[in-house]
Order: sequence, then C-alpha cells, then structure tokens
Amino acid sequence: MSLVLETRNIDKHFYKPKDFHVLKDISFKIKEGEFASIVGKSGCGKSTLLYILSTMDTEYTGELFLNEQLITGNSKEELSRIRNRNIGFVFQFHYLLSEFSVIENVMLPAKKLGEKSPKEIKQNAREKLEMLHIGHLAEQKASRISGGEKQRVAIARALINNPTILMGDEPTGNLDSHNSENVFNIFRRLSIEEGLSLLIVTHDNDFAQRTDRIIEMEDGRIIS
Ligand SMILES: Nc1ncnc2c1ncn2[C@@H]1O[C@H](COP(=O)(O)OP(=O)(O)OP(=O)(O)O)[C@@H](O)[C@H]1O
Repeated sequence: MSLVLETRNIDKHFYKPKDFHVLKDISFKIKEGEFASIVGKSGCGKSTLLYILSTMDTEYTGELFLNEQLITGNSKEELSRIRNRNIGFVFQFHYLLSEFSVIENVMLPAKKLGEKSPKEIKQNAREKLEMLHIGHLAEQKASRISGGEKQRVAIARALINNPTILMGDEPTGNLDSHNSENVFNIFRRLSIEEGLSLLIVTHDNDFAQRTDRIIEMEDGRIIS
C-alpha cells in the first residue's frame, strides 16, 4: 500500500517571545486508506504539527513527503497547488460563506484549482453532497442549515478536489454526540470505501479510540 504522508525528523522552534522548542523529532507515516488520530494535552503541539503537515507553515527543519514526493523546500506557489489538489481540511468551525448556497460553498476549492469547467464542478459538488446525504440542501443558503449539516457541507467542500488525505483539527469539537457519531461514520466510510487517508486532531477520546491508529503527543514529541 502506498504512503500518503511521511514526516522525517520534523523540528520546530518559536522564537518569540523567547525560544520555545515546540516540535521535537516528529517522524511517522500514514498509508493509503489509514484513519489516524493525533491526541495529547492542550499545548503539546498538535495544531502546530497539523499546520506544517498541511503545508501552510514552512518554518521547520526535517522533511515532509506527500504521496512519496518530498515537498519540503517547494515554493509557496507550488505548495498552494499541491495543497489544493491533495489535501482536504475540516476544522472545528466550518467557515462556510453564509450568504452563499450550500453547493456554491462546496464548489469553491474546485473553482480555485481551476482545472474543471463550472458545469463539471457543479456535478461533482452534487455527488459529494449526495454521498453525505445532504443533496436536498444544495440550494439552501449556508446560514439556514443546522450545525451538524454545516459540518457535513464542510466535509463535502474538503472532498471536492478528490484529495488523497483529509486533515481535521477538532472537526467534532463543536458538535453534539449524535452529530459527532455521524462525522466519525462518514470518515470511517471514506477510509474504507474510497481509500482516503485521514489524520484527525481530536480531544475526543471515544473518537480517537475507534481510529486505526492513535498518534499520542506530549511536550512536542510523539510518545506512542
Ligand atoms: N505563534 C506562536 N508563537 C509562540 N508560541 C506559540 C505560537 N503558536 C503556538 N504556540 C505555543 O506552542 C505550543 C503548542 O501550541 P499548539 O496550538 O500546537 O498546541 P495544541 O496541542 O494544538 O493545543 P490545543 O489542544 O489547546 O489546541 C503552546 O504552548 C502554544 O502556546
């Protein structure tokens, strides 16, 4: 099975207000279709790590590979293209554009990538919404749907460019247990049926326990 993500000896310091060694020798691999979680106490470096893995932060040492290609050292423009095409994101807060319809929100990352016609993008967006059982909401304004539905729209938006990996920072952090369960089941199905890899930062122990692998962090290190 191919490797989707690999880190080799990633280290990072914050230098302001004083030198702080936030990530220490982080090395791990995520395979195709693997559903992994990152856990650890508040402040241990989970979000900082995710920011690097998502290619948004380039201020680190060590190496980051995506789909077996070294991407550390690539230009900002190249990283932006790689990110758009290969990585989907889901956050605690959905960041939908409230005045846009559901389907317009889902279409945005594909429009930004600019590789398909508007008609094709709309068709793909419809398919993603159907897959998440919210096809009937396509023409609704994003401000008019429930919190659980918004998070499903955010997942559809994250999937629109058919990424190889979906990364999440507390994607169930703002949801009740019923909607969290829904999101977990969607992620599980995506890993099994679509071969999507998932790497999810979570404080939800129940959620983490049911993923394929738990990456546990403490004080900037992986401890298990
Ligand atoms: N820009 C920054 N400059 C300096 N220190 C920072 C910066 N960003 C984060 N930190 C510090 O780095 C440490 C790790 O932060 P990070 O947000 O990665 O932790 P976390 O494990 O995601 O925490 P939480 O679970 O609360 O979200 C914290 O001590 C934080 O205060």
